[in-house]
Amino acid sequence: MSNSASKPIAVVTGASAGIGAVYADRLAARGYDLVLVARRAERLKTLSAKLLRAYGAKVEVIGADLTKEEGLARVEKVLATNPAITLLVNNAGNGTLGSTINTSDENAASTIALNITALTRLTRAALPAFLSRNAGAIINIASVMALHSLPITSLYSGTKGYVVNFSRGLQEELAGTGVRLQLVLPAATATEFYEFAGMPLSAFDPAVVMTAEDMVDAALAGFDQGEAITLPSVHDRALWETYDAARATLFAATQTGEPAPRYQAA
Ligand SMILES: NC(=O)C1=CN([C@@H]2O[C@H](COP(=O)(O)OP(=O)(O)OC[C@H]3O[C@@H](n4cnc5c(N)ncnc54)[C@H](OP(=O)(O)O)[C@@H]3O)[C@@H](O)[C@H]2O)C=CC1
Ligand SMILES: CC(=O)[C@H](N)C(=O)O
Repeated sequence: MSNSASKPIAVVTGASAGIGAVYADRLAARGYDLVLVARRAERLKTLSAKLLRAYGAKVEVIGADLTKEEGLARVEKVLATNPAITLLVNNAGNGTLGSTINTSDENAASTIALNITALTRLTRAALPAFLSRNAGAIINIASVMALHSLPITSLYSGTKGYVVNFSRGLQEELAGTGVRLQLVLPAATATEFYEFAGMPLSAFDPAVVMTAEDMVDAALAGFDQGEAITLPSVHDRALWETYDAARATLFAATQTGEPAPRYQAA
C-alpha cells in the first residue's frame, strides 16, 4: 500500500456503474486517490472499499444528483478548492433512445442537464485551479453518436455533439498551457446505460458492443499516447483524420462573404 498523502486525486463522475466504475478502478491502480460522484452513494461506498483493499486508494464519496443545483454546486466546490485534484473525468451521462416526441419532458431535461450543463460547469470549475497550477487534465466522455444522428438519438446525439464542439474549442484555448483535455468517443459499450435509454442492449448485434473494461483501457492508452481525441473502437485512425480534414476544408469554404452562385438569381 503506497503513501496516500502524496497521491494526486482524480474526480470521476458517474462512477457507480459502467464506464465510470472502470475508470475509478483503473485510475486507482495507476496510483490516484479518488473523488467519486453519482446519486447511488451506497454503490460508491462499496466500490470505495474495494479500491482501498486492492490499491490502497483513498476515496471520497459524493452522493450527488448532477442535474440538481445543490449536487452540482457541491462537486464544483470540491474541484475549485482541493489542490490535490489533477484529473477530472466528466463521464456521467445518459440518453433516451427513442423519438423526440415520445421522450418525456423529464428525460429530455435530465439528458440536457447531465450531458451538457453538468459537464460544462464541472469543466469550468476545474479549469481555474488547473490553469493556476499550469497542470491537470480533463477527460470528457462524448460518444460516436456525436458524429451521427439516428431517428432514435436526436436528443442524445445533440448533447454529445455539444460535448465534442465544446471540448475541441477548449483544447484550442488550452494550447500552450500545461492543462490538457482528452475527448473520448466510445461506441456501444455494455453498461447500464441501456436501462435508462429504454432499449435493451440485446437489441444490438453483440459483435458491435465493447466491454466497459476494454473501452476504458483503450481510452487510457489513448490518453497515455497524448491523443486529443480518442475513438476506442475505430481501428483505422486515418478515417478520423480524413473526416476532420473534410470538416476543416468545408469550414474554410464557408468564409466567402458571398451567396453561392446556386442561390443567386439567374
Ligand atoms: N454505454 C454506451 O454504449 C456508451 C456510453 N457513452 C457515455 O459514457 C458515459 C457513461 O455511461 P455508461 O457507463 O455507459 O452508463 P451507466 O448508465 O452504466 O452509468 C452512468 C453513470 O452516470 C451516473 N449518473 C446518471 N445520472 C446521474 C445524475 N443525475 N447525477 C449524477 N450521476 C448520474 C450513474 O450513477 P447514478 O445512477 O448512481 O447516479 C452512473 O454512475 C455517458 O456519458 C454515456 O453517454 C458513450 C458512448 C457509448
Ligand atoms: C447507441 C448509443 O446511444 C450509445 N450509448 C452511444 O453513445 O453510442
